[in-house]
Amino acid sequence: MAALIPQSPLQWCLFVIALSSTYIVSFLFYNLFLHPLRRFPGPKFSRASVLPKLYFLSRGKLIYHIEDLHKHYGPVVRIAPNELSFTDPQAWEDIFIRQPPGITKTSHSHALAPDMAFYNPFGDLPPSVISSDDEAHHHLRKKLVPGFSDRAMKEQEPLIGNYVDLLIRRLRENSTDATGRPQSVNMRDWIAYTTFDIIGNLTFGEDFGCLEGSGYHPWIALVLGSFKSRVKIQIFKALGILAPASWLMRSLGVGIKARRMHFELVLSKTKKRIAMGTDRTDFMDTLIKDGMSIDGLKRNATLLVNAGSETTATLLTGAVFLLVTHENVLKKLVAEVRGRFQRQEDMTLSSVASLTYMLAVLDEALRVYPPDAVSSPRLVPAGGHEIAGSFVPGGTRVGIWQWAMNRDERLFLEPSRFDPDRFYNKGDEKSRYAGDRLDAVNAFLLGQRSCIGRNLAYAEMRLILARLIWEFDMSIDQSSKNWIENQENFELWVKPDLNIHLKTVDRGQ
Ligand code: HEM
Repeated sequence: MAALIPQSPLQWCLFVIALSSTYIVSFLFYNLFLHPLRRFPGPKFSRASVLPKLYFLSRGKLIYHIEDLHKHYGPVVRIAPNELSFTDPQAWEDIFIRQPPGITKTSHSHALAPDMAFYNPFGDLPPSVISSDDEAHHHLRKKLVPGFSDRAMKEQEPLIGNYVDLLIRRLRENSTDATGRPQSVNMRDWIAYTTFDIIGNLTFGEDFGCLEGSGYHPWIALVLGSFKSRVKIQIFKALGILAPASWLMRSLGVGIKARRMHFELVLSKTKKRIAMGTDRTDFMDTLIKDGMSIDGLKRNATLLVNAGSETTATLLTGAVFLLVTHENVLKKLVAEVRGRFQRQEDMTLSSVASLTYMLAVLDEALRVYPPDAVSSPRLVPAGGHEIAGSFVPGGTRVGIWQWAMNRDERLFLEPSRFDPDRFYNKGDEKSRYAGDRLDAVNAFLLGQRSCIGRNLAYAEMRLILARLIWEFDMSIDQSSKNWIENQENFELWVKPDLNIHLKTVDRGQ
């Protein structure tokens, strides 16, 4: 027996190597041949280990990889040992509507809910609405609803209109240089300045001064610049090395300055908002009335700004790109907008809602370039659940990757073609897109945890796009002609500059 015990350091090394190899081989063998998901299709490496998924995630290419997997394996794919992805539209209903009791959101580190618990040198914060458990979510969501009601939106209308006016003024000023020669403007930034200022005001009672100062507020630059590191955090978590990585970064003082700036700014803005009292129809009003702690307010305010600004800005930037690269679509939209309104003053949140072709443009842009292109995974409860005709065992992570669903050839004719007629001619049996499964597109998700800001997002997108089309003839600068191709996606898109030429429409006034 004693002979079996390693006697020297070399023997100990060999012993540890043999033990770990046996563990790894048994783990891979179990995942491939004994795991409850063994009958679901998928590539061998993904069925055996989570490493391929993490590799593509770390390179910003995971959404394209999952699209390829569905092309090859069909509407249900095992994308990791314990995870299934679906591109059957029925899965929306089964995962998000017809939920079995006990189904839960699995990840709190989703891009829309930056996981501030990681490496927070200034103390942990309570969860926000998006990351709270179901019970807390129900209560929080109810408190947020009044800030998103029709009545609130009516009261928010003049405020939103003022920011759109300022955007148009700034674009006019910047579309020519000091000598009056035309120059391109970076629409990615101008649109983001507008949406951050609007949501900043509706959250904190004051904007970030982006449009006023023609630049990003440092806090927004930090928020936008940190999403790649948030994905790295997820990778560390999945590899089980989050704690040591976090400890190392904290010991080395990495990121302390940026984090301190973030926390101090949120704290001072939240305090200012509280001091304004509770008769504003904004997002925070009922939370303050309800006596929420300052930490809860800080956490939810940060979420609201992130979730409400970047998403809308992404969709609008994508829509502008798609329009200027699809001449016929742009022409039809110009005809609709300029034909409907003679005076700019007549363009309001409610009047632009009647632009039906524009609505189809936005819906098609949401399909082709979804701001939240990834999945919002759920964990199947013990006892399992039937999803899109397959029985899925309890404990499985399930999700719908919007990018893969929206680009599936089984669901859409020429899925990568941008053509708003898909939505505009909805219900017309003679349309070439009559066979399209439009119910597969759910950019705002479905069910109890779907986007609370959907109506506000549509209202903002409609007003901003209608005003842009009414005011300017837009064309693409050659430097941006491949803007959408192979963009990296780290749960949020890494959007390059979008350089656009703007010519003010001459109305002879
Ligand atoms: C085109 C624009 C937008 C898109 C595509 C979008 C998409 C989404 C999606 C997919 C979710 C679910 C995320 C998840 O649970 O994993 C979500 C949640 C959420 N969104 Fe939006 N969103 C948009 C605009 C807005 C706006 C303008 C606001 C206003 C502040 C907003 C506030 C929220 C909030 C608070 C949640 C969490 C809801 C909850 O957990 O109950 N979103 N959004």
